[in-house]
Amino acid sequence: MNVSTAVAVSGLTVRHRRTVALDRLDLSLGPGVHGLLGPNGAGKTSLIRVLATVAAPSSGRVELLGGDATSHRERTGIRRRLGYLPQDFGHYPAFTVREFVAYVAWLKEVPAERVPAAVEHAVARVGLGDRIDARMKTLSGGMVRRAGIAQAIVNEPELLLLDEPTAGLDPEQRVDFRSLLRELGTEATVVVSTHLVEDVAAACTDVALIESGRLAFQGSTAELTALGGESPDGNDSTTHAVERGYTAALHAHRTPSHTAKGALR
Ligand SMILES: Nc1ncnc2c1ncn2[C@@H]1O[C@H](COP(=O)(O)OP(=O)(O)OP(=O)(O)O)[C@@H](O)[C@H]1O
Repeated sequence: MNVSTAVAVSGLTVRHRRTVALDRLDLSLGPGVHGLLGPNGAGKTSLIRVLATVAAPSSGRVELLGGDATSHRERTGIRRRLGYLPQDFGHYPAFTVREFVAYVAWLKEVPAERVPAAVEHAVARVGLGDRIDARMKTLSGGMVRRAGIAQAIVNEPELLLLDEPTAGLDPEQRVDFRSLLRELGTEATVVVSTHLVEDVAAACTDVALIESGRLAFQGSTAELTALGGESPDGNDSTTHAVERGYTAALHAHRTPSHTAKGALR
């Protein structure tokens, strides 16, 4: 595996009882911001949970940051270098934002002397500096999500996994968050599951599109956009262009005989 390949999965299968959520998936991801897209139930959360090492694959290989994530011994070291924002994350409502983020820093084994500054830096990066000593239970839903993003980046992870991070953020916060994502993507491999095409258009360098547990497209955001072709109605905003590319890639995946060359690499 190339040293800059943070994620290398092959033949990854995840079953939930009788449902096959991921079906022999092969995927490699290096530095940058990767938008993980797909229809409801495609398998995005199942994939992120395996990459976050909180769910075990039914079968297949999962290499993260050069280590074997299925090996108990190697998993501990991998977890220190990961950041993860689950779709729904638990927290103690009586904790302040500072205590919540510091608690995760401790779990991630950030050296004790570095924790206070790391917590303040992470909280400032998500724009919650003025609420750092507020209790979690007094925050709005969007602020709780931002605290969740702060805990995911407090250890300066080399692999950052964000499941629907922009859900519940107001438009101004979304814009700020996308700029933070672009910044994080220059230092780390960032995987963002989202339903918002604007997130992809504004912040993602690459896209992995999943459907029915299989990879339907992987490439740069520009390559996905190119699949959509010209706008039929002259509406050429970036968001619309990415939406057309998304639809074209799904269509090509559903009708393999029409698969555009290069749609799946
Ligand atoms: N705990 C579970 N028990 C049974 N089936 C599950 C479970 N979790 C997920 N599934 C099923 O696995 C498939 C993939 O689900 P997953 O949550 O990974 O998709 P997703 O792409 O994240 O969907 P969404 O966009 O709706 O969040 C779906 O068919 C879902 O119903």
